[in-house]
Amino acid sequence: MLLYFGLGHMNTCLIIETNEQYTQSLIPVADKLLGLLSRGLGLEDGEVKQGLSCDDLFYMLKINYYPACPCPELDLGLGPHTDMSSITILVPNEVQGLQVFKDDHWYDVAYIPNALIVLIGDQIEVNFHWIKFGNRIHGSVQLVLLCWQILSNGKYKSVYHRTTVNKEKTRMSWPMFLEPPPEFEVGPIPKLINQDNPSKFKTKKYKDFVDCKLNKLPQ
Ligand SMILES: O=C(O)CCC(=O)C(=O)O
Ligand SMILES: [Fe+2]
Repeated sequence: MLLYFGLGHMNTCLIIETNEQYTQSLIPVADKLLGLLSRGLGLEDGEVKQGLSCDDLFYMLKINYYPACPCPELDLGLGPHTDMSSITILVPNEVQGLQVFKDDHWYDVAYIPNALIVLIGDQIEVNFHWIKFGNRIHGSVQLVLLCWQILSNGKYKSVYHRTTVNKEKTRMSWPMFLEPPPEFEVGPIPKLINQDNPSKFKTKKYKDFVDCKLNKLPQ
């Protein structure tokens, strides 16, 4: 399901058509990545996707617009945060701005045309992949931020990230957030739980997870 919000005065029909094509292109990419992430947990390819509601995932596109800022050292585009989505697939423009936090440092995520950047929380140092996708998706696509703590029972960690602003140039980014439906129960994948690795997270509806996060309540 593809959701639209905040389109304002833009050419809605064209945006909807383009985004639908874009979403269709992302589905096989997301499937492939979810499969690889599943394997990383020692599971079958489809098991992570199953834990995220299989084919009912919501695709939510957001367009970020960061105008040039005369004092970039005094401001941020987006403050430090983790995304609530299961995965976020992000297309930036060529203006530098996305940063991820690791070992007390903010690192720039470089823009590479026609590349996917896959960042996976606590394995970031060893799993920093630059994947060329040739003509499959045009432009640069970055896959960032996996809110995997719950599903993987803490093995994968969400990436803490922020965006900076540029003195001369406008920056834009088009993140697509892949989220389970609100009523879907998300919890650690049962196969990952055993006596040595007890469940670290409660299983709860995705909408309740969002509610706790937005209201800064314990999960
Ligand atoms: O603009 C970016 O590169 C990142 C945007 C982002 O983190 C978000 O919209 O949640
Ligand atoms: Fe984000």
